[in-house]
Amino acid sequence: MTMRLDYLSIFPGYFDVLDISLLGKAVDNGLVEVHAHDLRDWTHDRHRTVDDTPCGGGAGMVMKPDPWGEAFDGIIGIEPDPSVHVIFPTPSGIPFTQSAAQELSTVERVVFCCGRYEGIDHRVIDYARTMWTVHELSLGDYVLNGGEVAALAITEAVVRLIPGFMGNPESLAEESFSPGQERLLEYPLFTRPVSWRGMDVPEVLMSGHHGRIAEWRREESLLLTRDRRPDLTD
Ligand SMILES: N#Cc1c(-c2ccc3ccn(Cc4ccc(CN5CCCCC5)cc4)c3c2)n[nH]c1N
Repeated sequence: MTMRLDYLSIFPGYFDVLDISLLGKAVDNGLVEVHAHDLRDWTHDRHRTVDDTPCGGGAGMVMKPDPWGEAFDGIIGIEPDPSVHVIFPTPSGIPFTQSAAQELSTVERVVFCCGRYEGIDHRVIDYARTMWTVHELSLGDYVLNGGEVAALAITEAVVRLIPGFMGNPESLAEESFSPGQERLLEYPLFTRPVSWRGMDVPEVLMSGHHGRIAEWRREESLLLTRDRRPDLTD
């Protein structure tokens, strides 16, 4: 299966980065195909206007619905198709989680709608919901200037789960937040040299005793999780 990823944005250049690293390899291997689109290509005025003042007043500008609607018609089509998943990154979205990434990794087509300014006219989202499967997602409780960075983060979390993408799929199963895994933070990692600037790799990791190593790693994960993410231990 090839996953098709479309990105709608006034800064399509953000997505040039998808041509490099592992994601570039996934494109070369035909696992994913990436299409970035400039929303301004669906404007008709000299200034290629995509925003206007908010109805009801308030700070900043709101993205006009017209360019989005015409872009949807051109990129996705005018017939409803629930198999198309349209993602609106937004500060008011549902927190994006590993389980959401897992679900999205099985989808054949994802369209990211990257807003800017104060956001997108809500009718765009309402329209999309009549046509496709819509996800309003947030990366976390901090404020970005637009949806592009969130789209990139969601893309990486999803694509790495596509079967055949990662060299050793076993490593995926071990990761914290993976399905079936206890919700624990990962233990500290070490590699050679054994001694570095007066600091040594913990002896147990050099013992070759797999049972003790597993026990040490679990204990370290429990301590770290209790300290940094007590919410995961509920
Ligand atoms: N994913 C994700 C995000 C985003 C994100 C995603 C998409 C867009 C599109 C535009 N912006 C900028 C922006 C910033 C602040 C506000 C807040 N409101 C402003 C108006 C009055 C009420 C409050 C809105 C829009 C975006 C931010 N931020 N943080 C995440 N985890």
